[in-house]
Amino acid sequence: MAQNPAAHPALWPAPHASGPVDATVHVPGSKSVTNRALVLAALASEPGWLRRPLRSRDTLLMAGALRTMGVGIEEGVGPEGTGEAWRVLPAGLRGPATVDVGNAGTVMRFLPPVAALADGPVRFDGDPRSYERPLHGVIDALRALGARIDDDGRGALPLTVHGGGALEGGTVEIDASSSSQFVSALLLSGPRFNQGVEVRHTGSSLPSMPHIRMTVDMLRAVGAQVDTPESGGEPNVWRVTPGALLGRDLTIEPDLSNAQPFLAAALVTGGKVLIPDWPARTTQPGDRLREIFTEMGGSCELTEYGLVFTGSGAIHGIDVDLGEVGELTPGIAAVAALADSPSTLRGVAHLRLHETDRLAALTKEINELGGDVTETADGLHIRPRRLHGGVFHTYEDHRMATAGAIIGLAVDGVRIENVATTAKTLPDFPELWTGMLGA
Ligand SMILES: O=C(O)C1=C[C@@H](OP(=O)(O)O)[C@@H](O)[C@H](O)C1
Ligand SMILES: C=C(OP(=O)(O)O)C(=O)O
Repeated sequence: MAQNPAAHPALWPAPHASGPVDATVHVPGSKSVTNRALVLAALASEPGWLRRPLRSRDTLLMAGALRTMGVGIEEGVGPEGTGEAWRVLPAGLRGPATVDVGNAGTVMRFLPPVAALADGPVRFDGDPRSYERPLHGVIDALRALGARIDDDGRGALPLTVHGGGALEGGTVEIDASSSSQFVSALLLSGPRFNQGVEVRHTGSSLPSMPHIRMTVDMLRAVGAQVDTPESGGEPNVWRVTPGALLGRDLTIEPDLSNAQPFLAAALVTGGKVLIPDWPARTTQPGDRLREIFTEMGGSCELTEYGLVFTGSGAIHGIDVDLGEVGELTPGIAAVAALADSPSTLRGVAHLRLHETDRLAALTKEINELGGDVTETADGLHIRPRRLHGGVFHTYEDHRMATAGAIIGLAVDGVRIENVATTAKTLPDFPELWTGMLGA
């Protein structure tokens, strides 16, 4: 939660909605899908295409890191013009290289296993917050699978992976209760390990299961053989067979978690928002918003044009376990603070180690606007109260910024500190938001 207020003097006046919104919002590509697609394309045995990739801080860091290890990622021309696509040209992975992970969980967790396959040392460093985010599951597992890693013994960044050009792989036990990304990281590179990989999760809980399903689905789509608990395997065990990966031509789905603030705008203002290209079937956790925001007072329809979400004018509180969809918590908390009854958000203790301590940050910032939020052991209890304007701090967390913008729709005088932090996954957020309100 540490921050230097002087570092971000700019305050963005969050626009107040003068009436119900009625807008179509084209949401850019999914961060989670783009960064998995980049890794899988880089590990493939032939070139591939990513169409409509997300271009944000997290995905540009991923692309930059793969390039420094020798992968070709070129701007391609697609049906919508230059810059619409990335052409990925896999190459022999090599060091020495230095990877800046920023504060991207996907980069800091998915790439050390890739670096273990490189020929030469790969140094990983990032934002100060990246030093605090859990990485022990990846580091310990890679060592057990045969990698040599130098770190300072805390199980965190910064570190150097001394890639040996190949990794033996095999069976490994990890505790992924602090991040599902440990499991995804090992599975994504698993087909390229000599023996593949068998990941056995031993912890008491496992967050963000849809993100693990996304990893498995995307691996299978490029030809990997993956056994999972759902396909008849043991609970909490995933197995990836060694083998070559295909180069694919993949169009990236819109980021449904980044659609959240726009759906919330329809809910909060009693308006209507259309999100084009909402997938009919997806592993993205944001798809759960259809159910969650319906319970909170809206209604939705998946049409041939996309998802149409309509607010009723009423906003209800909710009692919900968000363990599977933790990244939706800040936006749900913001809506809950404006509801007509209390809410309890459960199952998200691991959010304390996300971009910031999200439970502490949401509690502090909503309460400073006059709210009544308390932290529980694994979530938040939110009793709606009449809120007033003020500064909403973001702690370099993109989802804090969008949560503050949601509150600003209904509360006059909310000013967001460092709205530019939305660049982590949605650089166009301020323009999309004002465009939605002006439409
Ligand atoms: O694999 C992914 O793309 C993600 C997994 C989740 O991480 P945790 O399991 O660490 O919460 C999620 O919160 C994050 O935004 C993206
Ligand atoms: C937790 C998140 O990101 P990361 O990929 O950095 O873990 C998030 O986007 O909400």
